[in-house]
Amino acid sequence: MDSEVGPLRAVLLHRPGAELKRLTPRNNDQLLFDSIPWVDRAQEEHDAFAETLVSRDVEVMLLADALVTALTDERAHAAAADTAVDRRRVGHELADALGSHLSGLDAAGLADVLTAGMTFEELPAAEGASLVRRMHHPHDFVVDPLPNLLFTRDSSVWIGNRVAIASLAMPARNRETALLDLIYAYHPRFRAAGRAYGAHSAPVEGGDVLLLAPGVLAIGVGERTTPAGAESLARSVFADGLAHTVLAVPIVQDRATMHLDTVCTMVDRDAVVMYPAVRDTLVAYPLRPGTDGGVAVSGPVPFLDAAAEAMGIDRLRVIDTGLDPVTAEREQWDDGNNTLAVAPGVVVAYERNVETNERLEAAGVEVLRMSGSELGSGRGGPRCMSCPITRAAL
Ligand SMILES: NC(=[NH2+])NCCC[C@H](N)C(=O)O
Repeated sequence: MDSEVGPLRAVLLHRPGAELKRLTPRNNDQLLFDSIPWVDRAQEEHDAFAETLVSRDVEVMLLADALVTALTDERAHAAAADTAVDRRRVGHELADALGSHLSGLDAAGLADVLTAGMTFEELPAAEGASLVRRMHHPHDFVVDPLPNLLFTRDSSVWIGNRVAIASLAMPARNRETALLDLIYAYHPRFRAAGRAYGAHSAPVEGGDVLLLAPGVLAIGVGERTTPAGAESLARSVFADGLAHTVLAVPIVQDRATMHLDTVCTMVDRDAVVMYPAVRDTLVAYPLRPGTDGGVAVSGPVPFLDAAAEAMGIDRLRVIDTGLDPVTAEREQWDDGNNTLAVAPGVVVAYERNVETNERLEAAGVEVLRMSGSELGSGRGGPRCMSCPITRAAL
């Protein structure tokens, strides 16, 4: 995998399920959803997304299936049960009982608990009657649900032939990486895959990582990825010879711009769709391999210039989100910039971003529209909802 736009061959998606049914008006903010999605419709939208990809010869791998396969390995099963027991939350009395309950589940049952979570009420009564259990509300979570698993882009990233496990910044998403870690370690398909990063390193989320061209990465630094995260991922890809330039790109620390891919994604070899409000102000700190495995930093310089130079092209074409500033702001919020390229000049985009999609088409980009009225309530578009595993070389 050395670009954002090479013909997509295989992708990891997560079909939303029971974990979305855990969202309530009381917990949705903390769980990073803006409203309460209608789950059946979200599934229909997601199925249509997957079908669009399949119709373009993309192999779709579903995270829940991959997790069950990984959990059939005893070591993965034991490790997974362990990651789900938070002693600080459930106390020592209940921790052992919960651990033994989870150990007794089959792979599919355990995968359900790991993704959809578990309430005190759902933990069989036979499993101990501790103070913690008696004082908690029956609907409180013993194991938290992971509704943001939907956004497979963020939890792991393929760079070259290696996979980087993200280090997620928000507590609501922290445990996602433990599941990805197990999938990559125990699923037979991935056993040989080398690692480029780990969940215990400084925060880096996949939505911030753009593979601008072979050997060139952009990493957004803002609400999620920290400066230390960008620097250590750069170190790691330099050490593995996966890149010669990494552009660290500061973005506003705000929910609307939580990741770099909320303001900019690649739609062709030399073109991006970009939020006009940041177009002229976005800068980059170019990073290059330094002496003794270090990272040399220069800049800041205008992002578009730095990107074109590193990519070895004259100019990066920019297609604006929306027409006027208000439409642009609305369509940016609704993930108009968050497109997924299935080939150079062919992208999947939310249908609701009418003006941005028209602009893309006017610029010669083929737009495969999908509905996302429910999926979008988690604030993520086609790019966020996909983790490309293989792309053909450009
Ligand atoms: N790559 C992205 N833009 N991902 C969007 C993630 C949305 C998710 N609700 C979160 O806040 O983490």
